[in-house]
Amino acid sequence: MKLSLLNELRVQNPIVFNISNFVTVQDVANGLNALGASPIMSEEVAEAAEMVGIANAVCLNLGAFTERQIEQIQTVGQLANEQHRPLVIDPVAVGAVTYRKHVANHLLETFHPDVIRGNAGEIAALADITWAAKGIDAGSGDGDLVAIAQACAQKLSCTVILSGPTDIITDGTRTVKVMNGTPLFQVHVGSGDMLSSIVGAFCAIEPDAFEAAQTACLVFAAIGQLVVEANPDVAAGSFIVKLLDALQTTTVTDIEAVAAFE
Ligand SMILES: Nc1ncnc2c1ncn2[C@@H]1O[C@H](COP(=O)(O)OP(=O)(O)OP(=O)(O)O)[C@@H](O)[C@H]1O
Ligand SMILES: Cc1ncsc1CCO
Ligand SMILES: [Mg+2]
Repeated sequence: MKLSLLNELRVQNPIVFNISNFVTVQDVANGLNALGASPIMSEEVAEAAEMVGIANAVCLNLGAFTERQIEQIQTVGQLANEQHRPLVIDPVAVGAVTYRKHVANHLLETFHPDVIRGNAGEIAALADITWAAKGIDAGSGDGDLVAIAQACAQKLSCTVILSGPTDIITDGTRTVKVMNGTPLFQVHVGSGDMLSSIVGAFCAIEPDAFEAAQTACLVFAAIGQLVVEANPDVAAGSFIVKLLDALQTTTVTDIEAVAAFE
C-alpha cells in the first residue's frame, strides 16, 4: 500500500476530467478539490479532445446519461485511450436497469478502462453473475464478492473495485481488501461517485492502476471512519460537511493509525 501517494497527489494537484451526473456533481468536484486534486467537468462533446488533452486522468460516471451524452462518453473514453490518460468508469445502477447494462457493455467494447469502480450489484452485473441489485444500491446476493470482483477484472482486463463495507480491489490476479469505512457513507448519495473520481486522481500520479486504486480506497474509507470516530453524533447532513473538511486536513499519519487492509 503506497500511502505516500496522498502527499504526492497534494503536491502535484492533478487535473481530473469528469463526466459526472447531475445528482452528485458538486460532491465529486468538491471532494476532489478538498483532497488536493483539480476537478473539471464538461458535458460538451465539441471540447472533448481539448479536455482530455489538459487532463491527467478521466472519470466517466454512467449515473444519469442521455442518448446524446452516450456519444460524448464514448468519444471521451476513446480519446483517453488514444492520449494515454488513465480512465476510470463508474457503472451506476447497471445491475438494476437493463438499458444501462446494455449501454455500459457497448461502451466497454469501444474503449478500455484502467479501473471500474462499482458496488456489488454493479460489478456482478458487468461480470454476468446473478445478483439482486436495488437501484443505485448494492442490493443483495449470496455470491463470493472476491470471486465476483476477480471475474469482472478478468473479463474486462482491468482493475476492479467492488466497494461496500469491505472494498475489494483486484486486477484479476492480485487482490487487496480494505476494511475501513463507516455505514454513514451509505446515507450520503454520492459517496461512491466521490470515490470513483478520487481513484482517477490517484491514477494520475501512480501508473500501476491496481496500486492507485487500493490507495484511493484506503484513503477515502479511512477518512470517513476518522470523521465518525471524532464526531460520534454525526449523521447524514453533517457527515458530508465534515467529510469534506477531513478530505482536506487528514494526513498520511492519521490514516496509518487506523488503516485496516489485507
Ligand atoms: N457499510 C459500510 N461500512 C463501511 N464503509 C462503507 C459501507 N458501505 C459503503 N462504504 C464505503 O462507502 C464508499 C462508497 O462505496 P459504496 O459501495 O457505498 O458506493 P455506491 O453504492 O456506488 O454509492 P453511491 O450511492 O454514491 O452510488 C466506499 O469508500 C466504501 O468503502
Ligand atoms: C441517485 C442517482 N440517480 C442517478 S445517479 C444518482 C447518484 C448516484 O450515483
Ligand atoms: Mg454508485
